[in-house]
Amino acid sequence: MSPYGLFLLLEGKRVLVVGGGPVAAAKARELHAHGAHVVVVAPDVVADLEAVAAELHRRPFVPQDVEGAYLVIAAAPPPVNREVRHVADQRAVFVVAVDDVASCTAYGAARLERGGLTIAISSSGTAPALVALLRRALEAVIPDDVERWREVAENARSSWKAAGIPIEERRPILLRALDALYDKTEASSSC
Ligand SMILES: C[C@@]1(CC(=O)O)c2cc3[nH]c(cc4nc(cc5[nH]c(cc(n2)[C@H]1CCC(=O)O)[C@@](C)(CC(=O)O)[C@@H]5CCC(=O)O)C(CC(=O)O)=C4CCC(=O)O)c(CCC(=O)O)c3CC(=O)O
Ligand SMILES: NC(=O)C1=CN([C@@H]2O[C@H](COP(=O)(O)OP(=O)(O)OC[C@H]3O[C@@H](n4cnc5c(N)ncnc54)[C@H](O)[C@@H]3O)[C@@H](O)[C@H]2O)C=CC1
Repeated sequence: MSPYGLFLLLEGKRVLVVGGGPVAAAKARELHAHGAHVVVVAPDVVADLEAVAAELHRRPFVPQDVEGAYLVIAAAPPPVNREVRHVADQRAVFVVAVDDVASCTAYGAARLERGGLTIAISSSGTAPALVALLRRALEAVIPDDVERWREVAENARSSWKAAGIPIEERRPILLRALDALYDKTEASSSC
């Protein structure tokens, strides 16, 4: 079954990271950068985790740690991850089990964020290295000024709503507005 793509708004949301090694740290950094309240539970933690953990518990995982978490990352040794997965399943919380694709109920995505847009890629755990390559390829083809595209589309949308433009008429109008962006740029740069 293919995964259902969603974009999580994590600001202020409790996310449990079990494990304190390099893999846990990489996930925790990303979660922190997206506003999550990151709770780390691990006997030993790498130094850079301290900066991103809102709570740091230097001890082994206990089932109660899952309480109140919206999402769990299991990044400890495999037997611990299995227990974490089991507890998360019991409490109906999504879990990214970094060492066991079959047991994930969510996958980390390769993300490209630019100009207020987010693009995310998954291979359902079959080919993370390919997913990373594709992300880099998209970085090369998505234009640096895509934020201007988004702004044009955002502004156009307000006028469509105000003017009651039917949804099916909006796309050609948007394409013309985006074209006009470059007409203006070219006209002004040739002056
Ligand atoms: C299931 C999943 C769970 C999760 O971690 O979320 C998972 C699992 C595993 N990854 C492994 C290895 C690697 N992972 C990467 C890279 C990324 N892995 C990510 C996600 C995911 N990895 C989820 C599925 C995503 C999907 O495919 O849909 C990305 C997209 C996002 C992120 O990490 O946040 C990030 C790219 C970010 C970017 O560049 O944009 C590279 C390549 C590299 O680093 O260049 C390698 C080495 C090459 C290789 O092994 O292929 C191993 C083997 C460990 C071992 O053998 O010891 C396992 C476990 C297993 O396969 O059993
Ligand atoms: N998804 C991915 O991209 C990748 C996943 N992995 C997998 O990720 C996992 C973690 O990798 P590393 O960070 O390199 O591991 P590591 O061995 O450096 O760290 C393990 C961490 O787990 C903690 N830990 C041990 N027992 C615990 C317990 N009972 N409760 C809570 N924490 C406990 C340790 O204190 C330590 O912080 C491994 O299973 C590895 O196979 C590895 C490479 C890539």
